[in-house]
Amino acid sequence: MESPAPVPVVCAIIQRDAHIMLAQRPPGKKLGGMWEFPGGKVEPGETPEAALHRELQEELGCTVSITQTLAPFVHAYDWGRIELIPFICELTPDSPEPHPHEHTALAWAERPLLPSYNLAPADVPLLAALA
Ligand SMILES: Nc1nc2c([nH]c(=O)n2[C@H]2C[C@H](O)[C@@H](COP(=O)(O)OP(=O)(O)OP(=O)(O)O)O2)c(=O)[nH]1
Repeated sequence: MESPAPVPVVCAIIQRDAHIMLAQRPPGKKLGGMWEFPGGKVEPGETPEAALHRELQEELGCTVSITQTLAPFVHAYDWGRIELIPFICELTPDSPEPHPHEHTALAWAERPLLPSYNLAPADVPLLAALA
């Protein structure tokens, strides 16, 4: 039988100075306690860009501009496959400071320290592109 299409998930790699924002997933959810790039599932009929801005408003209360779109790729978890669609972003000059509405914590990680965070497995291949 054909496997279902991967679930599209957008994520924002928000850069500020030499730092990149990571967000910690709450305990008790899938990948609980692991760090990810903020974002989430694209809703039916929504563009990835619109999903990104919506999720960042909901999760962090911030606004960003997209500086680069990275190539989407598929990652298989044991519960299903996601298509991760990563965007490199920066906060807009008038953006409120991001606050974690849904995550346990936010961190501005120095690039060389990114591998030391317990990242969601789908995010690990992005480290090479960010090095
Ligand atoms: N937002 C985001 N999700 C990621 C990343 N890496 C990664 O594997 N994921 C996974 C976690 C979730 O299973 C899914 C995104 O779902 P979501 O953020 O919209 O909602 P959720 O946590 O309630 O998801 P779920 O428990 O229903 O799977 O993609 C990432 O960097 N950012």
